Order: sequence, then structure tokens, then C-alpha cells
Amino acid sequence: MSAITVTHLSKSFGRVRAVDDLSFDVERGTVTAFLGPNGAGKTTTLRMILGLVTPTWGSALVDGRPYRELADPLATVGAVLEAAAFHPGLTARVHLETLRTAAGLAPERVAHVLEQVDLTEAADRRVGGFSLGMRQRLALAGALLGDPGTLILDEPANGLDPAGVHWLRGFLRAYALQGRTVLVSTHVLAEIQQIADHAIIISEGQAVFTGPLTPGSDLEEIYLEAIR
Ligand SMILES: Nc1ncnc2c1ncn2[C@@H]1O[C@H](COP(=O)(O)OP(=O)(O)OP(=O)(O)O)[C@@H](O)[C@H]1O
Repeated sequence: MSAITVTHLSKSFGRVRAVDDLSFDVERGTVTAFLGPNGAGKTTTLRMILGLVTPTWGSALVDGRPYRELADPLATVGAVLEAAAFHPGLTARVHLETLRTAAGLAPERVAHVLEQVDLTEAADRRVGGFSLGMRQRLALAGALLGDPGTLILDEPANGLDPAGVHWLRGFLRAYALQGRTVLVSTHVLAEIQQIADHAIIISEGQAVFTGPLTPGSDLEEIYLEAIR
């Protein structure tokens, strides 16, 4: 079974067809790049996969089920969709502890995810003093709390400095090497090309390319050709 299965997925907002009869699979153990021009329907698709937006038609399944029917959603899929808002007065550890308690997860998860995103040393500092990159990593830590098999990230490299982007690349590659799945929406083709083994390109709500990437693939060329 694929990690994510999208079938004839469609969403209209009034007269705007944000997503239009979109079908694709995301295979387990891959980093899959989810690409397309501004307004192509990427965020709307990710929100439907996560049960945050109701499709007008079609279905989006994670591990074979709609998000709302997952027995253990936090262990199935974690997501960072937009720059999360944090209470500036809380420390990173307290922020994660609050999420962990609300979700009923094991106490040791907080220290574990702090370590995973390299924030252990900053864990007891207030988030108000965090750099953008640290905030991004804290949001990622929140998504990792449930130890999910699939990670969905919308523009995770936004605002990261070169060292942050390098770190994120290594993290996502290692995540997929554990047999887990990463679906990542981005506009930074040169970065994602280094780690993605599959690409899904959409334009005006429809798939214009789905397929594997090989080390010799020129993602920019594939993208520009696909969206023409
Ligand atoms: N809640 C909403 N109400 C009305 N229209 C919406 C809503 N959400 C998205 N849209 C419209 O749906 C279309 C797809 O938007 P979406 O945000 O999914 O695109 P995107 O590919 O993520 O774009 P970007 O790369 O700019 O983030 C756009 O025309 C957008 O204006």
C-alpha cells in the first residue's frame, strides 16, 4: 500500500477550481517533491490529505484511510504546513510538553524530538528569542512527536539560511532511509533535487508530471517542460 493515495481529488472554492481531478501515489520510503507554480493547488491538496479541507470530490488516503478515520493519526502522519505561531514566552521544551500532554504521548518523546531537530541545547530558552530557522525546527519537532511514518512539509526551507537548508536536507534524507515517507512542497528545485527520488508536479490543480527522479534528472528542465 502506498503511504498516500490521492484519487480524483477535487476542490472548488466558489468558482475557483483549486484542485481538479488530481490523482497520484506517494510511495513509502521516498522523499517526494510536490511542485507547481503559485496557486497551483499544492497547499489545498496537502490540507485535504490531512483532513483540514473537505474535498468537493475524490479522496485522499494516508496508509489506506482518510485522515479522520486513522486509528492513530499522530503515529501515521506529521505535518508542518505554515510557519507555526508559538507563544513567545514559552520555552521550546514547555511548548512541546504542552503538545505532548494534549496528545497523550509518552513523556520521553519531548527530549527525543528535541534531539532529532538539534534543539536540545536551546530547549530551555524562550521561543520569542529564537531565529526563524530555530522556529522551523521547533515546528518540525512538533510534527515528529507522534513518531509518524509519513511527514508532510509545506515550504520547509522558507527563511532558512544555507546551514539550515543543509541540515534539513540531511534530516529528510535520513528520515526516508529509515523506510519512512516524506512529501515536501517547495519552490526551491535545486535543493529538493538533491534529495527527492520522486516528483509530482501540478499546474492549475492538475497533475502535469509524476515520476521518479534519477541522479541524472534535471528537475528544473522537467518542471519547466511540465508546466508549459
Ligand atoms: N480558503 C480558500 N478560499 C478561496 N480560495 C482559496 C482558498 N484556499 C485556496 N484558494 C485558491 O485556490 C487556489 C490554489 O491555492 P493553493 O494555496 O492551494 O496553491 P499553492 O500551490 O499552495 O500556491 P503557493 O505556491 O503560492 O503556496 C488559488 O487560486 C487560491 O487563491
